[in-house]
Amino acid sequence: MIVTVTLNPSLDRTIEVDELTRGAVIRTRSARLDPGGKGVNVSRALLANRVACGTVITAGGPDGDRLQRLLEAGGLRVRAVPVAGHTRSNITIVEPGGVVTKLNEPGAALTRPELDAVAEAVLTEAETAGWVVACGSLPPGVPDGIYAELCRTFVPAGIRVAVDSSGPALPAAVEAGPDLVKPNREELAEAVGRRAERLGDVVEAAQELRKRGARAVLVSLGADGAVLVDDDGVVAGEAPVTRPKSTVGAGDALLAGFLAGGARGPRALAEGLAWGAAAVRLPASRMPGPADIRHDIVHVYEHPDLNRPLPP
Ligand SMILES: Nc1ncnc2c1ncn2[C@@H]1O[C@H](COP(=O)(O)OP(=O)(O)O)[C@@H](O)[C@H]1O
Ligand SMILES: O=P(O)(O)OC[C@H]1O[C@](O)(COP(=O)(O)O)[C@@H](O)[C@@H]1O
Repeated sequence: MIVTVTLNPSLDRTIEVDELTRGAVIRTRSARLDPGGKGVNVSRALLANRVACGTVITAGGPDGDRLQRLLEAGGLRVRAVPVAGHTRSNITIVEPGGVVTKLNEPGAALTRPELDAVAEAVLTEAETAGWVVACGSLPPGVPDGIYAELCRTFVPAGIRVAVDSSGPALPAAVEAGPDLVKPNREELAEAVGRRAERLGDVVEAAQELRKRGARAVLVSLGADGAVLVDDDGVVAGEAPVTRPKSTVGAGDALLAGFLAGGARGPRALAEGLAWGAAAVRLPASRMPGPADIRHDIVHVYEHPDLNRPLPP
């Protein structure tokens, strides 16, 4: 069983337009509402593939109720912690070819008692869990060390912890010894203070995070695939998509597939890449099920070319 935690979930509204022009009135093509937030998406992807999972979210105001109802209607096991602030809405504007502009709200501030209630909910859910997966940005008022606190609670108890976050929360969590972190290229650059220009730079930066405390580092590289650096070494791979529809939630699908695939080595990376590519072929933040996932497009390299340049 995999338990995800999302402190800053959202209602994700995805709007399709022919072209995004600043300052203009734009008639949209279509709109769609999905439950959102990184941990929420990881759980949705796991559920779609019949992997046992549960999800802990904060929920506040009418949008919090709506989010909870949407998730429960989808069949997800949800533990919603009531909070005083209102659950946020994030807007994604998708142009043809899958070009995405995202407007992510900061989210409602959380108080210490509300954070304690979340920790309590995770502890209860995690009784039968193999993994606790903490994902997403931190809402205002939440200390940067909150994911580190989760690591210190669960890792010594033998429950593995994965963290997918951005900003100062990521390096803080790394120091607390998570089993896995999943930065994208920008998050990795922010965590180590330098940009990767070649695949080798990504590997070096991932090794640095391992030295600081993370057991395994899965770096997502958008259309360039992903790199895994773990106890077994370095593996890279990609799964090309010719007509991307929406990349929203692709990182979450990658992480879900990686965990479902055993969370270690080339097999898990291949599974993650297949799920990530499938998410990109689907509209909005729809999570892929078995009918969407193709393993035949995945290439995994156990001796990747570390000199391979990455796009600027
Ligand atoms: N244009 C694309 N074509 C193929 N796969 C993609 C594309 N964009 C993303 N992916 C897949 O989704 C994963 C996550 O994407 P990325 O943008 O790096 O993460 P995040 O959504 O966390 O920023 C990638 O590792 C890759 O497997
Ligand atoms: O917590 P953050 O960083 O604001 O991100 C939240 C947003 O990210 C998503 O989880 C999508 O994530 P990815 O595109 O990075 O995989 C959306 O559902 C949500 O609106």
